[in-house]
Amino acid sequence: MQIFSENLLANQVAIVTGGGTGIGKQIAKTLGESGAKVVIAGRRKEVLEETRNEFVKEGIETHAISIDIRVPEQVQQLVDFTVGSFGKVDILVNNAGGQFPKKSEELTPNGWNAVIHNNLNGTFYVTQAVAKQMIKQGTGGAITNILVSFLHRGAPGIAHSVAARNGVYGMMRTLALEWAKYNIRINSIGPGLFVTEGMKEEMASSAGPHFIEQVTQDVPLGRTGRLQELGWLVTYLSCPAAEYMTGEFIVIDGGNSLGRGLTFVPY
Ligand SMILES: CCCCCCCCCCC/C=C/C(=O)SCCNC(=O)CCNC(=O)[C@H](O)C(C)(C)COP(=O)(O)OP(=O)(O)OC[C@H]1O[C@@H](n2cnc3c(N)ncnc32)[C@H](O)[C@@H]1OP(=O)(O)O
Ligand SMILES: NC(=O)C1=CN([C@@H]2O[C@H](COP(=O)(O)OP(=O)(O)OC[C@H]3O[C@@H](n4cnc5c(N)ncnc54)[C@H](OP(=O)(O)O)[C@@H]3O)[C@@H](O)[C@H]2O)C=CC1
Repeated sequence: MQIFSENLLANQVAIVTGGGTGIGKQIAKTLGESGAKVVIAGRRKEVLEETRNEFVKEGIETHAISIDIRVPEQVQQLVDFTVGSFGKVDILVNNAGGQFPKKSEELTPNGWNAVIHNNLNGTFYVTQAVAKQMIKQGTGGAITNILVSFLHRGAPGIAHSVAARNGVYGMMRTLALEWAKYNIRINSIGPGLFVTEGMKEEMASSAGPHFIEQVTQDVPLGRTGRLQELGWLVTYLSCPAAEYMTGEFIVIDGGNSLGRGLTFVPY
C-alpha cells in the first residue's frame, strides 16, 4: 500500500544503517518508494548487494556500502561515499544495532561493552559524521534512531541494550537542542515486536519456540508489528509534515508497553 506520494522525498538523499536486512531494509524501501535516493550500510557485503539489486529492479536509486558503525574511519567512508554518489545527505536512519539476551549476573565485561559499543558509540559516530556534513550543506536534515519500546520500562535479560538505548535517547535530546539552529531534527522510534530473521535468531537460544505468541498475548492490538508500519513512521518523521518535531520518542508497539492494564474497571 502506498500511503505517501511517490514524490514526497524527491531530491532527498537518505542513509539507512542496517539497511540490508529486516526493519532497516523496509525503512529504506519505503523512503525510496517516496522518491528518496538511498544508501544502505551494514557489515555483510553480500546481503547489502542482494538488497540493492532488489531495490534497483523496483526503480529505487540505491547504493550500498559495507562498513562497521563502530569504526569512525569507516563511518566517515560512509558519508564520503554518499556525498560522492548522490552529492549530499538529508536523512539519516540509525537502525543498525542489536543485543543478545543474558541474565545480568552472568554478563561479562566484554559482553556488556560489545552491546554498549555497537548501539551507543556506533550510533554517535554515525550521527556526528552525518550531522557535520548536514551542517556544511546548510540545508538542515532529519535523523531518526530506531530504539526499543521498553526504553523507560526496562526489560529483564537485556540490561546492556536498555542502557545503551537510553544513552542514545539522552544523546538525542541533547543533540536536538544543539543542532536546532542548523534545522537538523533528531527523533527516535521505539518499536515493539516486529518479526524479522535477526529478531528470531537473537531470541532463538534463550526465549523458546513460543516467544512470539507469548509476547503477542500481551499486545492489546493482538498482533506483532508490520515492517511497513515502521517505514511509514520514519517517512513521516523525515518529511516536511514533521518539520516542527525534534527530540521526541514515539512508541509503536500495538499498546504492548501499556502493560496488562488495570485489573479494576469502573463499569
Ligand atoms: C526481551 C523481553 C522483551 C519483552 C517484550 C518485547 C517486545 C519487543 C522485543 C524486541 C526485542 C528486540 C529485538 C531486536 O533487537 S532484533 C535485532 C536482532 N539482531 C541482533 O540483535 C544482532 C545481535 N548481535 C550483535 O549486535 C552483535 O553480535 C553484538 C554487538 C551483540 C556482539 O558483537 P561482537 O562482534 O562485538 O561480539 P564478539 O563476538 O566480539 O563478543 C564480544 C562479547 O560479547 C559476548 N557475546 C556476543 N554475542 C553473544 C551471544 N549471542 N550470547 C552471549 N554472549 C555473547 C561474547 O561472548 C564476548 O564476551 P566474552 O569475551 O566475555 O566471551
Ligand atoms: N525486530 C524487532 O522486534 C525489534 C528490533 N529493534 C531494533 O531494530 C533494529 C533492526 O532490527 P532487525 O531488523 O529486527 O534485526 P537485524 O538483525 O536484521 O538488523 C540489524 C542490522 O544492523 C546491522 N548492524 C549491526 N551491527 C552493525 C555494525 N556494527 N555496523 C554496521 N551494521 C551493523 C546488521 O547488518 P550486518 O550484520 O551485516 O552488519 C543488520 O542489517 C535493531 O537496532 C534492533 O535492535 C528494536 C525493537 C524491536
